[in-house]
Formats: sequence, structure tokens, C-alpha cells
Amino acid sequence: MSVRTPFYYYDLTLLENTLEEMQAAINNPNFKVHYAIKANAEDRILHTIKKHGLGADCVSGNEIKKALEIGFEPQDIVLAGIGKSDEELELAISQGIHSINCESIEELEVINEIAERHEAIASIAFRINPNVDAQTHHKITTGLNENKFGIPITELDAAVDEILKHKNLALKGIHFHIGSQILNLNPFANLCQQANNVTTSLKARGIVLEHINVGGGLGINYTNPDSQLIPNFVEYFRVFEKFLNLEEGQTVHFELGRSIVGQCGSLVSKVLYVKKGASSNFAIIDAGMTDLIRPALYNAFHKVENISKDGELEPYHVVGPICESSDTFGKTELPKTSRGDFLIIKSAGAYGQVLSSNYNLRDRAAAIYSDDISLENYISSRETVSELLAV
Ligand SMILES: Cc1ncc(COP(=O)(O)O)c(C=O)c1O
Ligand SMILES: N[C@@H](CCCC[NH3+])C(=O)O
Repeated sequence: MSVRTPFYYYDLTLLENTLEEMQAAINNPNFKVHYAIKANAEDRILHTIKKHGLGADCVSGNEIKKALEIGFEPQDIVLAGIGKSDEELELAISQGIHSINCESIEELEVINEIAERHEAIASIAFRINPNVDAQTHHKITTGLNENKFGIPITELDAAVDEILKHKNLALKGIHFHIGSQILNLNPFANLCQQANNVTTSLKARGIVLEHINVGGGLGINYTNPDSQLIPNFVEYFRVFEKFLNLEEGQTVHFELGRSIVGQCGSLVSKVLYVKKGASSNFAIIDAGMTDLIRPALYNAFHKVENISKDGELEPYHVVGPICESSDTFGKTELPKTSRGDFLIIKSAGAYGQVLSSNYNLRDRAAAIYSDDISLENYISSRETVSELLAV
């Protein structure tokens, strides 16, 4: 198999197991998960997810097109985004997707105009900013007043007044998404409380919604991934079972991304050079921030392992080849590492490959899948440096 490093390696068995465990954790037939395509949009990943009965949460017209191409039914697709273009709204309305999550009162006018042109009634869910602290990294917090997302909860009444004026819009649901990589479940309980306040006040106006969309956000274990390859979905869904007040027949939508695909992907790279540094040696690898930007963007930690060597651990600063000082995968301990060793950067299945770029005019990393070749076979078939350089 001739795939040049760096490449993404996806363990499809782990993905299948994660999906099975997630579906088994759902006790309520009215709970439905839409996978957040933004986390990983590789065809084989999407086909696997679709096979397990999930819907698709999209944030652009191209994500809708991709979802349709994979075979997701329009009724299983939702669209969010604070800046949807007219073309994206046209696509969503002409395809008759399940709902458009509307993020501002200003957007309603535009959606109505497009729906009218299509002689359609657009199904709307208001994305509400609940001002709930997700207790995660500030750059991936989305549900605080200071964040750009959603309609402030204080403006909900005005938004309802506005939607009722438009004959081509139907208010079907509400939507929230408070942030990502959330490990403490309390914020989700707080979110339920806010959702209950909203449904109560809408009910007082005679409006009973078809669905409540609580977004995504469940985090994964980056520090010690092997100790928890599959997140605790049981506890996660239990929060919503316990705290969300539902009307008969009301459905609850979830938009999970990271918790489904995060642990099944690794970035596989090769050590190019080991050079002496001031406090520890630099292990310079052929993967960089163009392949996985999370460490540079959020100081995110991803566990790095040398899968070519065993032995006593030494400190290394693992860095990429890009001309940016933020192009680092952090300081860690590895067995004595040398040129040609394979290093894997773990937990890279979500917001990894999708966020890659070709800065420095670098090639983008390809993907290989566990059912094409196991990682062990791939590595052992390329043992010498000359073979490595020949791929
Ligand atoms: C609206 C919306 N839904 C769902 C998600 C998926 O979040 P996560 O990957 O944390 O589950 C995101 C990303 O944070 C989002 O912005
Ligand atoms: N890109 C972020 C998550 C953002 C999710 C999109 N709202 C990350 O890697 O953690």
C-alpha cells in the first residue's frame, strides 16, 4: 500500500463500536442523533455513520450536498450557521430538509422570501443563546451572551412575534449548542433548565414545539485515550432524560460530532530529524499544523506515541516542519527516538483532517482505513529508512 506519511488512519471497528454503544445508550424512542458533519466529512466515515441510522447536522450548503450524496434523506438533515448565504438557504428549502436553525431575527425575512419563491413552508427552529457556561476552552464556547451564536434568550418573544408574521415560515423547534469538548455534564443540566424555561414561555403563547435540539458538545478523553475509547453516552443521555421536560410526542435532537469520531482517527507521521534543543531534544516530524491545527489553535493536547520503539522514556519536544513557532505537538516523553520512527498523534478523528490546509503549499494528508490495512501491517511493511522514503 503506497500512502505517504503523514496520513490519517481511521479505525472503522472502533467507529462502529462507538456508534453501537451510542445507540444502545438511548432509551427514549424520541431521541434522535444528527451527526455533526463538520467534525469529519470523509465519505467512508459518513457512510458508516449513516448505516447506523443517524441524521446529519450541516453548517454549509456543501455539507448538505455531501449529506445528500452519501444518502442521508432530506428529512434527516438540519442546517445551522450564523451566516447562511442565500444560495445555501435556497438549497435547504428546495431540498425540503428537516429544519433550518435560524440564528437571528434578521434571517427570518430572507428565509421567508426564498421559501415564498419556492412556494414552500420552511421549517424553522430558533437557535437560542441560553447564556450557559459550557466550562470548556473559551474558543470553543458558543452559548454565552458574548458569543456570536443564536438569538439571545431575552429576544425570544420578539423573534416569535416576527415569525408569526411570515406565512412561509413554520416554527417547529428550538435549538441550542453551548460548546464543544464538554466533560463536566452539569452545563448540560443547566441547558435543560433553560430549554424548559423556553418551552414553558412558548406554551403560554399557545406554541407547542415538535422538537428540541440540544446540540452536541460531549467531550472525549484526550489525556489518556486508551482508558476511554468510547465516551460515556449512558450518563450523557441520562442528563437529558432526567432534566428536560417534554410534551407527549416531542422529539429531542442531538448533534454529536467529536464524541462519535474523535477517538477513531490518528495522525500517523514519520520522524525526519532529532535535533538537540535547549531543554530537550526536538523530534521533528513530517506532520504539522497544516495536518492537525488543534494544538496551534487551542493549545490542545493530543497524546503522541512512538510506535516503532519501546524502552525507557526521554523528554522530547515534538514539532512539525511548518515555518510557525506554534507548529508544535507539545513536550512529551518517548522511547529513544530516531529518524524514520513512526509517531502517532492520537484522538485526531474530529476536527483534524477537515481542518487541514495546504499552507506552505504542502500536500494534504490522505486517509487510510483499518479494513484496507492494519496499522501494524502498514508499519512493518516499511521498516527501513530507504523504504520509508520510497513510499
Ligand atoms: C451547532 C453545532 N452543533 C453541533 C456541533 C458538534 O459539536 P461536538 O463535535 O462538540 O459534538 C457543533 C460544533 O461545536 C456546532 O457548532
Ligand atoms: N474545532 C474545534 C471544535 C469547534 C466545533 C465547531 N463549533 C475543536 O477542534 O475542538
